[in-house]
Amino acid sequence: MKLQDLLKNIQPVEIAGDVETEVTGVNIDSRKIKDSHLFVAMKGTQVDGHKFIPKAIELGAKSILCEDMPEEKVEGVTYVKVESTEDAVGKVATLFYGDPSKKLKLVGVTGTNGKTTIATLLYNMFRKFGHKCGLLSTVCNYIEDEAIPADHTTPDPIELNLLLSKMVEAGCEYAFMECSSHAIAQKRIGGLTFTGGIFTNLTRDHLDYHKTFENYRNAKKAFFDGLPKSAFAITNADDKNGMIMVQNTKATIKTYSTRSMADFKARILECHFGGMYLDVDGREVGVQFIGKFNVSNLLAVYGTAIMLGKKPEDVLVVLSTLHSVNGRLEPIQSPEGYTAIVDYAHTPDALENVLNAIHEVLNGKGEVITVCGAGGNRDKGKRPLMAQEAVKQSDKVIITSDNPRFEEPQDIINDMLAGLNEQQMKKVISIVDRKEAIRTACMMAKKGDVILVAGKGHEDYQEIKGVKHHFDDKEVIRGIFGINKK
Ligand SMILES: CC(=O)N[C@H]1[C@@H](OP(=O)(O)OP(=O)(O)OC[C@H]2O[C@@H](n3ccc(=O)[nH]c3=O)[C@H](O)[C@@H]2O)O[C@H](CO)[C@@H](O)[C@@H]1O[C@H](C)C(=O)N[C@@H](C)C(=O)N[C@H](CCC(=O)O)C(=O)O
Ligand SMILES: Nc1ncnc2c1ncn2[C@@H]1O[C@H](COP(=O)(O)OP(=O)(O)OP(=O)(O)O)[C@@H](O)[C@H]1O
Ligand SMILES: N[C@H](CCC[C@H](N)C(=O)O)C(=O)O
Ligand SMILES: [Mg+2]
Repeated sequence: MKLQDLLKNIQPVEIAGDVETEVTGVNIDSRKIKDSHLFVAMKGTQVDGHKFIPKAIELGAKSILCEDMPEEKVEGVTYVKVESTEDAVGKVATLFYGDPSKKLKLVGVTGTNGKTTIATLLYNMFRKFGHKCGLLSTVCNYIEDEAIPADHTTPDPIELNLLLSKMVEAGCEYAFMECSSHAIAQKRIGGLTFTGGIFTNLTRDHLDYHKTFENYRNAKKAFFDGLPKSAFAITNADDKNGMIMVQNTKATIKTYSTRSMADFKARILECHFGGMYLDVDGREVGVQFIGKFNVSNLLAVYGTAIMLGKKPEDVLVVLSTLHSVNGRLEPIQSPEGYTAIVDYAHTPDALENVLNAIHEVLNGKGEVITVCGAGGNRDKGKRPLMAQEAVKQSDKVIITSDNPRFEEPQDIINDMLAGLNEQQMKKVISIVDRKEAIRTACMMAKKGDVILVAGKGHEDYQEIKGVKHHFDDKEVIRGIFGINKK
Protein backbone atom coordinates (compact mmCIF):
# COMPACT_ATOMS: atom_id res chain seq x y z
CA MET A 1 0.00 0.00 0.00
CA LYS A 2 1.21 3.50 -0.78
CA LEU A 3 1.74 6.00 2.04
CA GLN A 4 -0.43 8.47 0.12
CA ASP A 5 -3.44 6.15 0.38
CA LEU A 6 -3.08 6.01 4.14
CA LEU A 7 -3.23 9.78 4.49
CA LYS A 8 -6.68 10.15 2.87
CA ASN A 9 -8.56 10.73 6.14
CA ILE A 10 -6.07 12.98 7.89
CA GLN A 11 -4.78 16.49 7.26
CA PRO A 12 -0.97 16.58 7.33
CA VAL A 13 0.58 19.90 8.33
CA GLU A 14 3.82 19.18 6.49
CA ILE A 15 5.25 16.38 4.36
CA ALA A 16 8.94 15.83 3.67
CA GLY A 17 9.77 13.07 1.18
CA ASP A 18 7.93 10.83 -1.25
CA VAL A 19 4.31 9.95 -0.47
CA GLU A 20 4.46 7.17 -3.09
CA THR A 21 6.57 5.17 -0.60
CA GLU A 22 5.32 1.61 -0.09
CA VAL A 23 4.07 0.83 3.43
CA THR A 24 4.04 -2.82 4.53
CA GLY A 25 2.96 -2.29 8.13
CA VAL A 26 1.95 0.39 10.64
CA ASN A 27 3.34 0.49 14.18
CA ILE A 28 3.27 2.73 17.23
CA ASP A 29 6.00 0.70 18.92
CA SER A 30 9.50 1.01 17.46
CA ARG A 31 10.36 -2.44 18.80
CA LYS A 32 7.87 -4.04 16.41
CA ILE A 33 9.05 -2.22 13.28
CA LYS A 34 9.96 -4.30 10.22
CA ASP A 35 11.15 -3.34 6.75
CA SER A 36 9.10 -0.57 5.06
CA HIS A 37 6.79 -0.02 8.02
CA LEU A 38 5.25 3.31 8.91
CA PHE A 39 6.23 4.33 12.46
CA VAL A 40 3.76 6.54 14.29
CA ALA A 41 5.45 8.57 17.06
CA MET A 42 3.04 8.95 20.00
CA LYS A 43 3.55 11.22 23.00
CA GLY A 44 2.78 8.73 25.72
CA THR A 45 2.23 8.93 29.45
CA GLN A 46 5.68 7.46 30.14
CA VAL A 47 7.87 8.47 27.23
CA ASP A 48 7.77 10.49 24.03
CA GLY A 49 7.67 8.09 21.08
CA HIS A 50 9.51 10.68 18.95
CA LYS A 51 12.61 9.54 20.82
CA PHE A 52 12.39 6.20 19.02
CA ILE A 53 12.27 7.54 15.45
CA PRO A 54 15.97 6.75 14.82
CA LYS A 55 15.51 3.23 16.21
CA ALA A 56 12.45 2.69 13.99
CA ILE A 57 14.42 3.80 10.93
CA GLU A 58 17.29 1.52 11.91
CA LEU A 59 14.83 -1.39 11.96
CA GLY A 60 13.50 -0.54 8.50
CA ALA A 61 10.81 2.15 8.81
CA LYS A 62 10.59 4.10 5.53
CA SER A 63 7.91 6.52 6.68
CA ILE A 64 7.27 8.40 9.90
CA LEU A 65 4.09 10.01 11.17
CA CYS A 66 4.94 12.57 13.85
CA GLU A 67 3.97 15.78 15.62
CA ASP A 68 7.48 17.25 15.72
CA MET A 69 9.58 17.10 12.56
CA PRO A 70 13.08 15.78 13.39
CA GLU A 71 15.77 18.33 12.63
CA GLU A 72 17.93 15.79 10.85
CA LYS A 73 16.15 13.75 8.27
CA VAL A 74 17.30 10.43 6.88
CA GLU A 75 17.59 10.06 3.09
CA GLY A 76 14.88 7.81 1.64
CA VAL A 77 12.52 8.23 4.61
CA THR A 78 9.25 10.17 4.28
CA TYR A 79 8.14 12.31 7.22
CA VAL A 80 4.53 13.35 7.70
CA LYS A 81 3.75 15.92 10.37
CA VAL A 82 0.27 16.09 11.86
CA GLU A 83 -1.32 18.17 14.63
CA SER A 84 -1.93 15.06 16.76
CA THR A 85 -0.66 11.55 16.10
CA GLU A 86 -3.19 10.30 18.67
CA ASP A 87 -6.00 11.66 16.45
CA ALA A 88 -4.42 10.34 13.28
CA VAL A 89 -3.28 6.84 14.22
CA GLY A 90 -6.70 5.17 14.29
CA LYS A 91 -7.66 6.69 10.95
CA VAL A 92 -4.42 5.50 9.36
CA ALA A 93 -4.62 2.01 10.90
CA THR A 94 -8.22 1.65 9.73
CA LEU A 95 -7.22 2.37 6.13
CA PHE A 96 -4.17 0.12 6.31
CA TYR A 97 -6.29 -2.84 7.39
CA GLY A 98 -8.96 -2.21 4.73
CA ASP A 99 -11.52 -0.46 6.96
CA PRO A 100 -12.64 -3.71 8.63
CA SER A 101 -15.17 -2.12 11.01
CA LYS A 102 -17.23 -1.01 7.99
CA LYS A 103 -17.43 -4.63 6.85
CA LEU A 104 -18.72 -5.83 10.22
CA LYS A 105 -21.62 -4.91 12.43
CA LEU A 106 -19.50 -3.55 15.26
CA VAL A 107 -21.07 -2.89 18.67
CA GLY A 108 -19.10 -1.18 21.45
CA VAL A 109 -19.87 -1.35 25.16
CA THR A 110 -18.74 1.30 27.60
CA GLY A 111 -19.34 2.09 31.27
CA THR A 112 -17.61 1.32 34.56
CA ASN A 113 -18.95 -2.18 35.12
CA GLY A 114 -20.62 -4.79 32.97
CA LYS A 115 -18.71 -4.30 29.72
CA THR A 116 -17.14 -7.76 29.62
CA THR A 117 -20.37 -9.40 30.69
CA ILE A 118 -22.49 -7.69 28.02
CA ALA A 119 -19.97 -8.01 25.17
CA THR A 120 -19.40 -11.70 25.94
CA LEU A 121 -23.10 -12.49 26.22
CA LEU A 122 -23.78 -10.76 22.90
CA TYR A 123 -21.00 -12.78 21.28
CA ASN A 124 -22.40 -16.01 22.76
CA MET A 125 -25.93 -15.09 21.76
CA PHE A 126 -25.18 -14.19 18.17
CA ARG A 127 -23.15 -17.36 17.73
CA LYS A 128 -26.16 -19.30 19.01
CA PHE A 129 -28.21 -17.50 16.36
CA GLY A 130 -25.79 -19.06 13.86
CA HIS A 131 -23.73 -15.98 12.98
CA LYS A 132 -19.96 -15.83 12.77
CA CYS A 133 -18.73 -13.40 15.41
CA GLY A 134 -15.72 -11.79 16.99
CA LEU A 135 -15.19 -10.54 20.53
CA LEU A 136 -12.69 -8.06 21.97
CA SER A 137 -12.77 -8.16 25.76
CA THR A 138 -10.73 -7.94 28.95
CA VAL A 139 -10.75 -11.70 29.45
CA CYS A 140 -9.81 -12.81 25.94
CA ASN A 141 -10.29 -11.88 22.30
CA TYR A 142 -12.03 -14.27 19.94
CA ILE A 143 -12.30 -14.63 16.21
CA GLU A 144 -15.05 -17.20 16.09
CA ASP A 145 -13.54 -20.09 18.10
CA GLU A 146 -9.95 -18.91 17.91
CA ALA A 147 -8.85 -17.43 21.23
CA ILE A 148 -6.28 -14.63 21.14
CA PRO A 149 -5.03 -13.56 24.58
CA ALA A 150 -5.93 -9.99 25.56
CA ASP A 151 -3.49 -7.62 27.31
CA HIS A 152 -5.96 -4.78 27.46
CA THR A 153 -9.70 -4.26 27.71
CA THR A 154 -9.44 -2.38 24.41
CA PRO A 155 -6.34 -3.07 22.28
CA ASP A 156 -4.21 -0.30 20.77
CA PRO A 157 -5.43 1.01 17.38
CA ILE A 158 -3.06 -1.14 15.36
CA GLU A 159 -3.84 -4.40 17.15
CA LEU A 160 -7.51 -3.47 17.17
CA ASN A 161 -7.76 -3.00 13.41
CA LEU A 162 -5.62 -6.07 12.80
CA LEU A 163 -7.99 -8.18 14.91
CA LEU A 164 -11.05 -6.71 13.18
CA SER A 165 -9.50 -7.41 9.76
CA LYS A 166 -8.89 -11.02 10.81
CA MET A 167 -12.55 -11.23 11.79
CA VAL A 168 -13.54 -10.01 8.34
CA GLU A 169 -11.19 -12.55 6.77
CA ALA A 170 -12.75 -15.32 8.86
CA GLY A 171 -16.18 -14.33 7.55
CA CYS A 172 -17.49 -12.75 10.75
CA GLU A 173 -20.63 -10.70 10.45
CA TYR A 174 -20.67 -9.22 13.95
CA ALA A 175 -18.03 -7.96 16.36
CA PHE A 176 -18.65 -7.02 19.96
CA MET A 177 -16.07 -5.02 21.85
CA GLU A 178 -15.43 -3.25 25.12
CA CYS A 179 -14.48 0.41 24.92
CA SER A 180 -12.55 1.34 28.06
CA SER A 181 -12.36 4.98 29.13
CA HIS A 182 -8.58 4.86 28.58
CA ALA A 183 -9.13 3.66 25.03
CA ILE A 184 -11.69 6.35 24.25
CA ALA A 185 -9.53 9.10 25.80
CA GLN A 186 -6.47 7.85 23.92
CA LYS A 187 -8.52 7.54 20.69
CA ARG A 188 -7.65 3.86 20.28
CA ILE A 189 -11.09 3.49 18.66
CA GLY A 190 -10.55 6.46 16.30
CA GLY A 191 -11.59 5.77 12.72
CA LEU A 192 -13.86 2.83 13.58
CA THR A 193 -17.44 2.69 12.31
CA PHE A 194 -19.84 1.45 14.96
CA THR A 195 -23.28 0.00 14.28
CA GLY A 196 -24.23 0.47 17.90
CA GLY A 197 -23.06 1.61 21.31
CA ILE A 198 -24.13 0.49 24.78
CA PHE A 199 -23.79 2.40 28.05
CA THR A 200 -23.83 0.36 31.26
CA ASN A 201 -23.24 2.66 34.26
CA LEU A 202 -20.80 5.15 35.67
CA THR A 203 -19.24 5.01 39.11
CA ARG A 204 -15.78 5.88 40.29
CA ASP A 205 -12.76 4.13 38.81
CA HIS A 206 -9.51 5.12 37.16
CA LEU A 207 -9.34 8.57 38.75
CA ASP A 208 -5.58 8.07 38.88
CA TYR A 209 -5.66 8.46 35.11
CA HIS A 210 -8.61 10.77 34.42
CA LYS A 211 -8.05 12.92 37.56
CA THR A 212 -11.68 14.07 37.91
CA PHE A 213 -14.98 12.23 37.70
CA GLU A 214 -16.07 14.74 35.06
CA ASN A 215 -13.11 13.89 32.80
CA TYR A 216 -13.91 10.22 33.28
CA ARG A 217 -17.56 10.81 32.35
CA ASN A 218 -16.58 12.92 29.34
CA ALA A 219 -14.26 10.17 28.12
CA LYS A 220 -17.18 7.73 28.13
CA LYS A 221 -19.50 10.31 26.56
CA ALA A 222 -17.07 10.96 23.72
CA PHE A 223 -17.82 7.45 22.46
CA PHE A 224 -21.51 8.32 22.00
CA ASP A 225 -20.70 11.79 20.62
CA GLY A 226 -18.72 10.03 17.90
CA LEU A 227 -21.39 7.51 16.82
CA PRO A 228 -22.79 8.03 13.32
CA LYS A 229 -26.46 8.82 12.59
CA SER A 230 -26.98 5.31 11.25
CA ALA A 231 -26.00 3.75 14.61
CA PHE A 232 -28.05 3.05 17.71
CA ALA A 233 -27.12 4.09 21.25
CA ILE A 234 -28.60 2.02 24.06
CA THR A 235 -28.38 3.59 27.46
CA ASN A 236 -29.21 2.64 31.02
CA ALA A 237 -32.04 4.90 32.17
CA ASP A 238 -31.50 3.74 35.78
CA ASP A 239 -28.04 5.31 35.91
CA LYS A 240 -27.94 9.01 36.69
CA ASN A 241 -25.48 9.58 33.87
CA GLY A 242 -27.42 7.44 31.40
CA MET A 243 -29.12 10.29 29.56
CA ILE A 244 -26.08 12.59 29.78
CA MET A 245 -24.10 9.99 27.81
CA VAL A 246 -26.40 10.27 24.81
CA GLN A 247 -27.35 13.95 24.96
CA ASN A 248 -25.15 14.93 22.02
CA THR A 249 -25.20 11.73 20.00
CA LYS A 250 -26.41 11.59 16.41
CA ALA A 251 -27.36 7.92 16.86
CA THR A 252 -30.88 6.60 17.49
CA ILE A 253 -31.34 6.57 21.27
CA LYS A 254 -32.95 3.63 23.07
CA THR A 255 -33.23 3.19 26.82
CA TYR A 256 -33.40 0.23 29.18
CA SER A 257 -34.58 0.18 32.76
CA THR A 258 -35.47 -2.11 35.65
CA ARG A 259 -37.39 0.67 37.41
CA SER A 260 -39.18 3.04 35.05
CA MET A 261 -40.61 3.49 31.58
CA ALA A 262 -38.08 2.69 28.90
CA ASP A 263 -37.81 1.07 25.48
CA PHE A 264 -36.64 -2.18 27.10
CA LYS A 265 -37.83 -3.06 30.62
CA ALA A 266 -37.48 -5.97 33.00
CA ARG A 267 -38.17 -6.86 36.61
CA ILE A 268 -37.31 -9.82 38.82
CA LEU A 269 -40.20 -12.17 39.59
CA GLU A 270 -38.19 -14.72 41.58
CA CYS A 271 -34.56 -15.55 42.36
CA HIS A 272 -32.46 -18.42 43.76
CA PHE A 273 -28.74 -19.39 43.54
CA GLY A 274 -29.33 -21.09 40.19
CA GLY A 275 -30.86 -18.03 38.53
CA MET A 276 -33.85 -15.71 38.24
CA TYR A 277 -37.29 -15.51 36.67
CA LEU A 278 -37.77 -12.24 34.89
CA ASP A 279 -40.55 -10.31 33.26
CA VAL A 280 -39.00 -8.78 30.16
CA ASP A 281 -41.34 -6.43 28.30
CA GLY A 282 -44.32 -8.50 29.43
CA ARG A 283 -42.80 -11.91 28.64
CA GLU A 284 -41.59 -14.33 31.32
CA VAL A 285 -38.15 -15.87 31.04
CA GLY A 286 -35.86 -17.95 33.28
CA VAL A 287 -32.18 -16.93 33.22
CA GLN A 288 -29.07 -18.51 34.72
CA PHE A 289 -27.84 -15.32 36.41
CA ILE A 290 -28.37 -13.68 39.75
CA GLY A 291 -28.24 -10.06 40.86
CA LYS A 292 -30.16 -6.93 39.91
CA PHE A 293 -27.17 -5.64 37.98
CA ASN A 294 -27.35 -8.69 35.76
CA VAL A 295 -30.96 -7.81 34.94
CA SER A 296 -29.55 -4.54 33.58
CA ASN A 297 -26.81 -6.40 31.71
CA LEU A 298 -29.33 -8.82 30.21
CA LEU A 299 -31.61 -5.95 29.20
CA ALA A 300 -28.71 -4.28 27.40
CA VAL A 301 -28.08 -7.56 25.56
CA TYR A 302 -31.79 -8.00 24.79
CA GLY A 303 -32.20 -4.41 23.53
CA THR A 304 -29.09 -4.64 21.39
CA ALA A 305 -30.19 -7.91 19.81
CA ILE A 306 -33.52 -6.32 18.92
CA MET A 307 -31.80 -3.25 17.47
CA LEU A 308 -29.70 -5.66 15.40
CA GLY A 309 -32.91 -7.04 13.92
CA LYS A 310 -33.76 -10.06 16.09
CA LYS A 311 -37.29 -10.85 17.25
CA PRO A 312 -37.91 -10.38 21.01
CA GLU A 313 -39.31 -13.89 21.47
CA ASP A 314 -36.28 -15.46 19.76
CA VAL A 315 -33.90 -13.33 21.81
CA LEU A 316 -35.50 -14.48 25.07
CA VAL A 317 -35.16 -18.15 24.11
CA VAL A 318 -31.41 -17.72 23.60
CA LEU A 319 -31.10 -15.50 26.68
CA SER A 320 -32.43 -18.32 28.84
CA THR A 321 -29.60 -20.61 27.66
CA LEU A 322 -26.72 -18.20 28.42
CA HIS A 323 -24.63 -18.69 31.55
CA SER A 324 -22.20 -16.68 33.66
CA VAL A 325 -19.07 -15.22 32.15
CA ASN A 326 -15.66 -16.50 33.35
CA GLY A 327 -14.98 -15.07 36.82
CA ARG A 328 -18.22 -13.10 37.04
CA LEU A 329 -20.38 -14.28 39.96
CA GLU A 330 -19.17 -17.84 39.45
CA PRO A 331 -20.27 -20.17 42.25
CA ILE A 332 -18.23 -23.16 43.48
CA GLN A 333 -19.93 -25.48 45.98
CA SER A 334 -17.85 -26.85 48.87
CA PRO A 335 -18.34 -30.44 50.01
CA GLU A 336 -19.19 -28.96 53.46
CA GLY A 337 -22.22 -27.18 52.04
CA TYR A 338 -21.09 -23.58 51.77
CA THR A 339 -20.65 -21.67 48.51
CA ALA A 340 -17.62 -19.77 47.29
CA ILE A 341 -18.32 -17.12 44.67
CA VAL A 342 -15.52 -15.80 42.47
CA ASP A 343 -16.17 -12.36 41.07
CA TYR A 344 -14.25 -9.61 39.33
CA ALA A 345 -15.66 -6.78 41.49
CA HIS A 346 -12.77 -4.35 41.73
CA THR A 347 -14.62 -1.09 42.38
CA PRO A 348 -16.70 0.02 45.39
CA ASP A 349 -19.85 -0.02 43.27
CA ALA A 350 -19.22 -3.51 41.89
CA LEU A 351 -18.61 -4.82 45.44
CA GLU A 352 -21.83 -3.26 46.65
CA ASN A 353 -23.76 -4.79 43.75
CA VAL A 354 -22.28 -8.23 44.07
CA LEU A 355 -22.94 -8.33 47.80
CA ASN A 356 -26.49 -7.14 47.16
CA ALA A 357 -26.92 -9.97 44.67
CA ILE A 358 -25.65 -12.50 47.21
CA HIS A 359 -27.99 -11.20 49.92
CA GLU A 360 -30.98 -11.23 47.56
CA VAL A 361 -30.48 -14.98 47.23
CA LEU A 362 -29.19 -15.77 50.72
CA ASN A 363 -32.17 -14.03 52.24
CA GLY A 364 -30.72 -13.98 55.77
CA LYS A 365 -30.08 -17.74 55.83
CA GLY A 366 -26.29 -17.74 56.08
CA GLU A 367 -23.27 -15.54 56.74
CA VAL A 368 -21.16 -13.75 54.14
CA ILE A 369 -17.37 -13.76 54.34
CA THR A 370 -15.66 -11.46 51.86
CA VAL A 371 -12.06 -11.79 50.71
CA CYS A 372 -10.88 -8.76 48.76
CA GLY A 373 -7.98 -6.44 48.02
CA ALA A 374 -7.23 -3.60 45.62
CA GLY A 375 -4.81 -3.35 42.72
CA GLY A 376 -1.49 -1.54 43.11
CA ASN A 377 -0.51 1.43 40.90
CA ARG A 378 -4.18 2.14 40.21
CA ASP A 379 -6.77 4.55 41.65
CA LYS A 380 -5.88 4.85 45.35
CA GLY A 381 -9.06 6.72 46.24
CA LYS A 382 -11.20 3.64 45.72
CA ARG A 383 -9.34 1.59 48.36
CA PRO A 384 -11.02 2.83 51.60
CA LEU A 385 -14.38 2.85 49.81
CA MET A 386 -13.97 -0.78 48.73
CA ALA A 387 -13.20 -1.78 52.33
CA GLN A 388 -16.30 0.09 53.51
CA GLU A 389 -18.53 -1.62 50.97
CA ALA A 390 -17.14 -5.02 51.90
CA VAL A 391 -17.72 -4.42 55.61
CA LYS A 392 -21.23 -2.99 55.13
CA GLN A 393 -22.65 -6.19 53.73
CA SER A 394 -20.40 -8.93 55.13
CA ASP A 395 -20.27 -10.68 58.47
CA LYS A 396 -16.51 -11.04 58.19
CA VAL A 397 -13.99 -9.47 55.85
CA ILE A 398 -10.47 -10.59 55.02
CA ILE A 399 -8.51 -7.83 53.36
CA THR A 400 -5.74 -9.24 51.22
CA SER A 401 -3.63 -8.54 48.13
CA ASP A 402 -4.97 -8.19 44.59
CA ASN A 403 -2.27 -7.37 42.02
CA PRO A 404 0.18 -5.31 44.11
CA ARG A 405 2.15 -4.40 40.95
CA PHE A 406 4.96 -2.12 42.10
CA GLU A 407 3.48 -1.14 45.48
CA GLU A 408 4.09 -2.72 48.88
CA PRO A 409 1.11 -5.07 49.49
CA GLN A 410 0.84 -3.98 53.13
CA ASP A 411 0.62 -0.29 52.09
CA ILE A 412 -2.37 -1.05 49.86
CA ILE A 413 -4.03 -2.99 52.67
CA ASN A 414 -3.39 -0.07 55.03
CA ASP A 415 -5.05 2.32 52.54
CA MET A 416 -8.10 0.05 52.57
CA LEU A 417 -8.15 -0.26 56.37
CA ALA A 418 -7.94 3.54 56.70
CA GLY A 419 -11.55 3.66 55.48
CA LEU A 420 -12.82 1.78 58.54
CA ASN A 421 -13.72 2.92 62.06
CA GLU A 422 -13.03 0.97 65.22
CA GLN A 423 -16.41 -0.71 65.19
CA GLN A 424 -16.04 -1.84 61.56
CA MET A 425 -12.51 -3.09 62.23
CA LYS A 426 -13.96 -5.73 64.56
CA LYS A 427 -15.21 -7.66 61.52
CA VAL A 428 -11.92 -7.42 59.67
CA ILE A 429 -8.64 -9.22 59.55
CA SER A 430 -5.89 -8.72 57.01
CA ILE A 431 -3.68 -11.38 55.46
CA VAL A 432 -1.21 -10.31 52.78
CA ASP A 433 -0.95 -13.76 51.17
CA ARG A 434 -4.07 -14.17 49.01
CA LYS A 435 -4.00 -17.97 49.14
CA GLU A 436 -3.80 -17.90 52.94
CA ALA A 437 -6.63 -15.39 53.03
CA ILE A 438 -8.88 -17.67 50.95
CA ARG A 439 -7.88 -20.68 53.05
CA THR A 440 -8.73 -18.79 56.25
CA ALA A 441 -12.14 -17.81 54.87
CA CYS A 442 -12.81 -21.46 54.06
CA MET A 443 -11.89 -22.44 57.61
CA MET A 444 -14.35 -19.88 58.98
CA ALA A 445 -17.27 -20.84 56.72
CA LYS A 446 -20.11 -23.07 57.87
CA LYS A 447 -22.83 -24.88 55.96
CA GLY A 448 -25.09 -22.37 54.18
CA ASP A 449 -22.55 -19.52 54.26
CA VAL A 450 -21.18 -17.71 51.23
CA ILE A 451 -17.55 -16.70 50.68
CA LEU A 452 -17.13 -13.93 48.16
CA VAL A 453 -13.64 -13.90 46.63
CA ALA A 454 -13.58 -10.60 44.78
CA GLY A 455 -11.30 -8.62 42.49
CA LYS A 456 -9.52 -11.06 40.23
CA GLY A 457 -12.30 -13.06 38.54
CA HIS A 458 -10.85 -14.72 35.45
CA GLU A 459 -7.25 -13.62 36.08
CA ASP A 460 -4.83 -16.52 36.29
CA TYR A 461 -1.91 -14.50 37.60
CA GLN A 462 -0.88 -12.21 40.41
CA GLU A 463 1.31 -9.33 39.29
CA ILE A 464 4.05 -8.57 41.79
CA LYS A 465 6.87 -6.17 40.95
CA GLY A 466 6.45 -6.56 37.20
CA VAL A 467 6.27 -10.36 37.30
CA LYS A 468 3.03 -12.24 36.68
CA HIS A 469 3.02 -15.31 38.95
CA HIS A 470 0.47 -18.02 38.26
CA PHE A 471 -2.50 -17.49 40.58
CA ASP A 472 -6.11 -18.44 39.97
CA ASP A 473 -8.79 -17.85 42.63
CA LYS A 474 -10.95 -20.66 41.27
CA GLU A 475 -8.06 -23.10 41.18
CA VAL A 476 -7.09 -22.21 44.77
CA ILE A 477 -10.67 -22.73 45.96
CA ARG A 478 -11.07 -26.03 44.14
CA GLY A 479 -7.74 -27.14 45.62
CA ILE A 480 -8.99 -26.39 49.13
CA PHE A 481 -12.29 -28.15 48.39
CA GLY A 482 -10.41 -31.15 47.02
CA ILE A 483 -12.17 -30.92 43.67
CA ASN A 484 -10.04 -30.46 40.60
CA LYS A 485 -12.52 -29.55 37.92
CA LYS A 486 -15.74 -27.57 37.76
C1 LIG B 1 -1.82 4.61 30.87
C2 LIG B 1 -2.13 3.95 29.58
O1 LIG B 1 -3.27 3.66 29.31
N1 LIG B 1 -1.10 3.67 28.79
C3 LIG B 1 -1.30 3.08 27.48
C4 LIG B 1 -0.64 3.95 26.45
O2 LIG B 1 0.71 3.91 26.71
P1 LIG B 1 1.56 5.18 27.04
O3 LIG B 1 0.90 6.39 26.46
O4 LIG B 1 1.84 5.20 28.49
O5 LIG B 1 2.90 4.81 26.25
P2 LIG B 1 4.40 5.10 26.66
O6 LIG B 1 4.94 3.93 27.36
O7 LIG B 1 4.51 6.45 27.29
O8 LIG B 1 5.09 5.15 25.21
C5 LIG B 1 4.82 6.18 24.26
C6 LIG B 1 4.97 5.60 22.88
O9 LIG B 1 6.31 5.19 22.70
C7 LIG B 1 6.32 3.90 22.14
N2 LIG B 1 7.59 3.23 22.46
C8 LIG B 1 7.95 2.96 23.74
C9 LIG B 1 9.12 2.30 24.02
C10 LIG B 1 9.97 1.92 22.94
O10 LIG B 1 11.05 1.32 23.09
N3 LIG B 1 9.56 2.22 21.68
C11 LIG B 1 8.40 2.86 21.41
O11 LIG B 1 8.09 3.09 20.24
C12 LIG B 1 5.11 3.22 22.71
O12 LIG B 1 4.71 2.12 21.92
C13 LIG B 1 4.11 4.37 22.68
O13 LIG B 1 3.48 4.42 21.43
O14 LIG B 1 -0.85 3.41 25.16
C14 LIG B 1 -0.37 2.07 24.98
C15 LIG B 1 -0.76 1.65 23.58
O15 LIG B 1 -2.13 1.79 23.35
C16 LIG B 1 -1.00 1.13 26.02
O16 LIG B 1 -0.44 -0.15 25.89
C17 LIG B 1 -0.75 1.66 27.41
O17 LIG B 1 -1.44 0.85 28.31
C18 LIG B 1 -0.78 0.61 29.57
C19 LIG B 1 0.24 -0.52 29.42
C20 LIG B 1 -1.84 0.26 30.61
O18 LIG B 1 -1.58 -0.36 31.62
N4 LIG B 1 -3.08 0.67 30.39
C21 LIG B 1 -4.22 0.38 31.26
C22 LIG B 1 -4.36 1.40 32.38
C23 LIG B 1 -5.44 0.40 30.38
O19 LIG B 1 -5.41 0.87 29.22
N5 LIG B 1 -6.54 -0.11 30.88
C24 LIG B 1 -7.79 -0.15 30.18
C25 LIG B 1 -8.84 -0.88 30.99
C26 LIG B 1 -9.35 -0.13 32.12
C27 LIG B 1 -10.68 -0.72 32.55
O20 LIG B 1 -11.59 -0.84 31.76
O21 LIG B 1 -10.83 -1.06 33.74
C28 LIG B 1 -7.69 -1.03 28.93
O22 LIG B 1 -8.32 -0.70 27.91
O23 LIG B 1 -7.06 -2.09 29.04
N1 LIG C 1 -24.17 -3.78 35.30
C1 LIG C 1 -23.37 -3.86 36.36
N2 LIG C 1 -23.46 -2.95 37.36
C2 LIG C 1 -22.66 -2.99 38.43
N3 LIG C 1 -21.75 -3.96 38.64
C3 LIG C 1 -21.60 -4.90 37.69
C4 LIG C 1 -22.40 -4.90 36.51
N4 LIG C 1 -22.04 -5.95 35.75
C5 LIG C 1 -21.04 -6.56 36.40
N5 LIG C 1 -20.78 -5.94 37.58
C6 LIG C 1 -19.75 -6.24 38.57
O1 LIG C 1 -18.53 -5.72 38.05
C7 LIG C 1 -17.56 -6.77 37.86
C8 LIG C 1 -16.89 -6.60 36.53
O2 LIG C 1 -17.82 -6.92 35.52
P1 LIG C 1 -17.36 -6.89 34.02
O3 LIG C 1 -16.09 -7.61 33.90
O4 LIG C 1 -18.49 -7.31 33.16
O5 LIG C 1 -17.11 -5.32 33.88
P2 LIG C 1 -16.14 -4.50 32.96
O6 LIG C 1 -16.86 -3.23 32.70
O7 LIG C 1 -15.77 -5.28 31.78
O8 LIG C 1 -14.84 -4.25 33.86
P3 LIG C 1 -13.34 -3.77 33.35
O9 LIG C 1 -13.37 -2.29 33.45
O10 LIG C 1 -12.41 -4.34 34.31
O11 LIG C 1 -13.14 -4.26 31.97
C9 LIG C 1 -18.35 -8.07 37.93
O12 LIG C 1 -17.55 -9.08 38.41
C10 LIG C 1 -19.47 -7.71 38.85
O13 LIG C 1 -19.00 -7.75 40.16
N1 LIG D 1 -9.23 -3.27 34.11
C1 LIG D 1 -8.99 -3.04 35.51
C2 LIG D 1 -8.76 -4.36 36.14
C3 LIG D 1 -8.50 -4.37 37.63
C4 LIG D 1 -8.43 -5.76 38.16
C5 LIG D 1 -7.84 -5.90 39.49
N2 LIG D 1 -7.57 -7.28 39.69
C6 LIG D 1 -6.56 -5.08 39.64
O1 LIG D 1 -5.52 -5.61 39.33
O2 LIG D 1 -6.63 -3.93 40.07
C7 LIG D 1 -7.77 -2.10 35.67
O3 LIG D 1 -6.83 -2.20 34.88
O4 LIG D 1 -7.81 -1.28 36.57
MG1 LIG E 1 -13.94 -5.66 30.95
